[in-house]
Amino acid sequence: MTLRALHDAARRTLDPVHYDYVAGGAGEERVLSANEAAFDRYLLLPRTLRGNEPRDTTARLPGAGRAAAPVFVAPTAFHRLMHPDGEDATARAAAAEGAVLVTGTAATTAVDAVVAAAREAAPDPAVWFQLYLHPRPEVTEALVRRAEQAGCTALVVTVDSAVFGRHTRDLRNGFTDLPPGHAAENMRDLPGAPPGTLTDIPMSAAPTWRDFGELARTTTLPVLVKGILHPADARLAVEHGASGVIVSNHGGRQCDAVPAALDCLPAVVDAVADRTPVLMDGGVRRGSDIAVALALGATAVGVGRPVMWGLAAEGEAGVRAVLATLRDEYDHTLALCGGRRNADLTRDMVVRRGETR
Ligand SMILES: Cc1cc2nc3c(=O)[nH]c(=O)nc-3n(C[C@H](O)[C@H](O)[C@H](O)COP(=O)(O)O)c2cc1C
Ligand SMILES: CC(C)CC(=O)C(=O)O
Repeated sequence: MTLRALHDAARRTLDPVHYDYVAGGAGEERVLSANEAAFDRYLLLPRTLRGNEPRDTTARLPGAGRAAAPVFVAPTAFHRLMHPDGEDATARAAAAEGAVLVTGTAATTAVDAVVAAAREAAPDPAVWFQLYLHPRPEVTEALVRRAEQAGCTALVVTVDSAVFGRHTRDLRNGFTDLPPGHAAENMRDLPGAPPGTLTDIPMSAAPTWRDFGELARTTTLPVLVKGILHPADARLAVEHGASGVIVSNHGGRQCDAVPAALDCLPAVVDAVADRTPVLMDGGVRRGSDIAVALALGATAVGVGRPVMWGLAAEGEAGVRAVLATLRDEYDHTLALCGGRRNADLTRDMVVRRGETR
């Protein structure tokens, strides 16, 4: 199954309102389109006769040892809307494929159950926990403890969501509440946090880098920052103890007037200058997209929607198919570019469409 076929199957299977929730973006969906279009503007300029065996696509990521490929499952909310097996299926699939899974505050399965499911598929899976800085620090702290106790190996703080995104399709469809029986399970029993509606996951009351730094000090886990676009913020993240920076515009679901995530990557990589890994997500749909992002300096890329489509179409097997396809395509592209390791992809090996070196 190609990623495209899984997407088509998901569209046929899902309630159209739930399909729109995942497929859609903010505003006029300009950024949503731009994320994928950015990859079409870059082409690979292979090197040759460098030998291409044995190949090693593994990537060293914070709190993950070596991942099988430089690909992680980006945090996406409410997997049970896609398939009754929900995050359990995603977790088993990611662990079986050796990919980092980022689960999060908005999961419809509690984090301890997600980690337990991952452990059914692999002895030492890497599950990271994504959270927002909650207006009440005790809630943030309770979430962090919950993730630590569950066995998560890193935290991801999303910083692009000072307010909830205006998702045009959801507004049109009147999709504001989860269906009965579904809830953001990690918010259960937390002080002042009734789980339920899409919009009641409080994201902020103007948190600052100081709040981020305090969170990073209260845990021994590596803490990554997700949602960085400006190089100055990447530098601040490093200064405040971040163990990684994720360049992301939230899949075009927050501000609809920002650049494509890929276009923000090189300046962030330069600003960070090897002090911490730089990851990115948004618009990755094929193995050659991974190669382009790595050549521009990313250590790994996240995939959001493709995983949801695999889950909706085929449950655990569908998610495995997405991750295995991306890994195989990437490995093939790496070989065709004359590379044996991820680090063999360098910035001189990408050109803008219509240009050569
Ligand atoms: C349905 C959906 C739910 C999402 N939920 C979250 C979330 O809870 N936390 C978060 O940090 N990012 C969330 N994101 C953003 C993703 O982590 C990621 O940045 C984005 O999906 C990457 O783009 P892609 O879908 O083009 O791969 C969500 C994205 C989608 C599509
Ligand atoms: C419930 C939200 C926190 C999920 C989200 O980030 C999104 O839908 O983009």
